[in-house]
Amino acid sequence: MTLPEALVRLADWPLLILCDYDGTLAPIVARPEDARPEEGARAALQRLLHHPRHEVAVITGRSVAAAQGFLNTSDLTVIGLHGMEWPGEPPPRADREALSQISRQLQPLIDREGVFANLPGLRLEDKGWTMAVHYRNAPAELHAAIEDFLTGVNLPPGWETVEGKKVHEFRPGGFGKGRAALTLARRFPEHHPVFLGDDVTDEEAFAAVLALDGTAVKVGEGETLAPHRLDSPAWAVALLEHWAGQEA
Ligand SMILES: O=P(O)(O)OC[C@H]1O[C@H](O[C@H]2O[C@H](CO)[C@@H](O)[C@H](O)[C@H]2O)[C@H](O)[C@@H](O)[C@@H]1O
Repeated sequence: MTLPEALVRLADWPLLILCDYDGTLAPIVARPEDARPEEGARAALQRLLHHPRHEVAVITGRSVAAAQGFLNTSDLTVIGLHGMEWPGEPPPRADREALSQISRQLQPLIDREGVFANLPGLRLEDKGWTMAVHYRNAPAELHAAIEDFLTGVNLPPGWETVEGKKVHEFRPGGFGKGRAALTLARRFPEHHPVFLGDDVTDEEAFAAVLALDGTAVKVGEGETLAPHRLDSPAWAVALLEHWAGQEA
């Protein structure tokens, strides 16, 4: 592919560039701890950080510490846990009781009971405030049963679930990448907001920037609201490099 001309031309505007991490700045891999940034991603972000016209931030479902463990760019704004975790602000109080209530219901998966007997490859990621269940490495013929089971979990009051790429996440309501994108856009009203993302959880951020006449870019395959598409994280990095390379 080549970079779409409409995205290339945006380089002349002051941009607020908002990027998801997994699947956008890093290729999707089997194990979450192996999700290294795409080659050139860190350098492009660093150049954008010092760009005279553009602003850049990462909005991710990971915790800030987990994302920064890969990006290792301390002056980069990273919003973690789908908008729950902001730099310089204490995160909201973790509702451990709600998380325990969810964990208890996940026992048949963990204990491999019934249809889940001998279930390898399932993984619980307790992020302190939210809980993700990864099933990418479970047998493909069980994915539908796992999804059905997870959809049937009774949510504590005010909680919601979000589904991503072979992951089902439980989180308190009232957050989300769309709200996070809007909050950042309000801080930079003169900048044109752009969101780059690859997953279902990014769709609300696409909607948020489109409502502000901004630009939404889907990375990879799948249905989307986004009017623009790039094939892979390598192309997302190529676009960031292009924007970073423009002089003011
Ligand atoms: O909002 P993101 O930055 O895209 O984070 C979303 C979730 O990403 C991670 O899981 C996904 O990527 C893994 C590594 O490629 C992959 O193994 C997994 O199947 C994907 O769902 C991360 O582990 C989650 O905590 C994030 O919420």
